[in-house]
Amino acid sequence: MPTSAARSPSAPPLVVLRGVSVDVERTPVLRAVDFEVSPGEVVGLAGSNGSGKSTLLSVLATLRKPRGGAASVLGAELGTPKCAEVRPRIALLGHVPALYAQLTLAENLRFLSRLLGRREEDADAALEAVGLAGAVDRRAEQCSQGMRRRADLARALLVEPSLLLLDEAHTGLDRHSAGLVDELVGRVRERRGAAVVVSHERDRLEALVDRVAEVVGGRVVEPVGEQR
Ligand SMILES: Nc1ncnc2c1ncn2[C@@H]1O[C@H](COP(=O)(O)OP(=O)(O)OP(=O)(O)O)[C@@H](O)[C@H]1O
Repeated sequence: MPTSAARSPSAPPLVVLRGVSVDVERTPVLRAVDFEVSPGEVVGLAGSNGSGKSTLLSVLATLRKPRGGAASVLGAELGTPKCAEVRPRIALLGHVPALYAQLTLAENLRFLSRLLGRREEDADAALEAVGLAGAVDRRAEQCSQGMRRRADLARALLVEPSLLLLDEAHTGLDRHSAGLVDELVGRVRERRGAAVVVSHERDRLEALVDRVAEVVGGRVVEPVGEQR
């Protein structure tokens, strides 16, 4: 795993979950979860299918309110209006790229650029950075799955998130594109943001992150010596 000077004792954590429990459609999925992520830290999440990794990412993205416990993300307590303020600083790359199918890649990214108060040129530059300069006028629905995933990466580049959440982001990408994911994580780390990366590829995960936590039986289990 990379040796990072990730944890600074003085910097408050960007993510703090204490005894958090989460139900999905009234079924308990996460229970008594304690989890912290510090500025500059990249944390891997492993765990078997259905263990609750994506659910945990949706909580960190402030999209799901816990049933119990205390949770704050980028200083916003979950379930409060402050979440709306921090959401633009969070990028979640899920299983399905967040693109409007009938808009071109350029239109998708330029739309986001406007929402973020950025220039159209920034959208174009992000698409170029992920190798999609030649496909900007193609509708998202006409792109291959890997191209859509790349465009999703461009979205994350544009957001410049303080908290990057990747759900199986390497899946279906060629080697060059997979390298772009790692580069994106590196940028977030350099800016003293944080990233949480879900992957079933343990070797890849360990090469990318500072520590790997495991979701087991609805709880987050950290390696001995890593718990706080
Ligand atoms: N809409 C839903 N309604 C009911 N249960 C759901 C729903 N979505 C997810 N679940 C349940 O929540 C649990 C956690 O799902 P989640 O997608 O978080 O797992 P995961 O660890 O990300 O799995 P995978 O590795 O397969 O992606 C699973 O048991 C799943 O069946």
